[in-house]
Amino acid sequence: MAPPLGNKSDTSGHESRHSRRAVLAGAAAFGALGAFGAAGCTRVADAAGTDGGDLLQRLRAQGVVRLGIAGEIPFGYIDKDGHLTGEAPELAKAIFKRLGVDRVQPVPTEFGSLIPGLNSQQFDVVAAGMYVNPERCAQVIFADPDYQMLDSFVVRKGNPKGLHDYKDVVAKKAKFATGTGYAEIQYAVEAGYKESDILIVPDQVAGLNAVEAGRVDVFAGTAVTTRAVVKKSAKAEATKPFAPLVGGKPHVDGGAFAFRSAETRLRDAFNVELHKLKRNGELARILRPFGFTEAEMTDLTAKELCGGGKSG
Ligand SMILES: CC1=N[C@H](C(=O)O)[C@@H](O)CN1
Repeated sequence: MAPPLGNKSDTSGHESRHSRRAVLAGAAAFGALGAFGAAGCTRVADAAGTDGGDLLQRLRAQGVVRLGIAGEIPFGYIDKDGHLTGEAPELAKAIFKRLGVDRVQPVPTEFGSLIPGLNSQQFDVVAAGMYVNPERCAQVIFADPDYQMLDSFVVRKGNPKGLHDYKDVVAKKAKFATGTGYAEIQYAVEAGYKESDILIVPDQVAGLNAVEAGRVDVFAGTAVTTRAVVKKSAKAEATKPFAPLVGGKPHVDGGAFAFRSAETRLRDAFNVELHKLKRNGELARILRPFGFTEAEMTDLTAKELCGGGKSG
């Protein structure tokens, strides 16, 4: 898989030690990046930040849907030739075409800025493989998951500290990093890691850099993200995938497209097409080139993963 533009991420000045601050900072930082995506927009929504329920009609008329992506291989990224690709954009292309919207336009931002960017109209949908969880379901609505996933760590070659899950990270007092806005922040905190001690980096490449340079012992991400990012590293490896504990129980995540809370009609129309692609095997065919296997195909629903939150 080709590397994305910006693959040589320089972490200097972008790392932060506090996750929630980093998420808020991400929202503020979004402005500059968001301007890129908003450039092609012909109309913004009303003051309430909704589209009165006819967003799909508007997208059909425009012929283009703006996708929020986070430069994360293999989920959603710009390849070395400048083309948008990844499991979520490729799936978006297939589904939106079936919905009568022929083109997709990427709006790159940091992962932690995806929900703020969606809710401030910088793009129409989050196409970044975002995990569905109750905290996020209180802010956006999700389609049903298009894949399921375990976590894994980027560690130095040979895994010198013997880090295989979040419990090990706490027990061995390892220096821990993950990405801005990542679900992995909460998994480490649930295992007993102090939130203010987490090194928050902009993305997986910055995480790899931090491990290689010895600033941290471990960077946590999805199993496919860590596997992809270590491919070009002589100094780091990815650990065996594992299920993080949520509420004390091993948890399998499901990743999905996110929509603004008012856009239930668009989300529902998207779900109808998604389920057709699941049934006819097309979904597996679209995701396979990005490293997704039968083991990542899923029947999980947004409703069950939203738990106590709104599922839309
Ligand atoms: C695709 C993805 N999922 C996780 C999340 O949703 O928080 C993070 O690991 C960031 N990337």
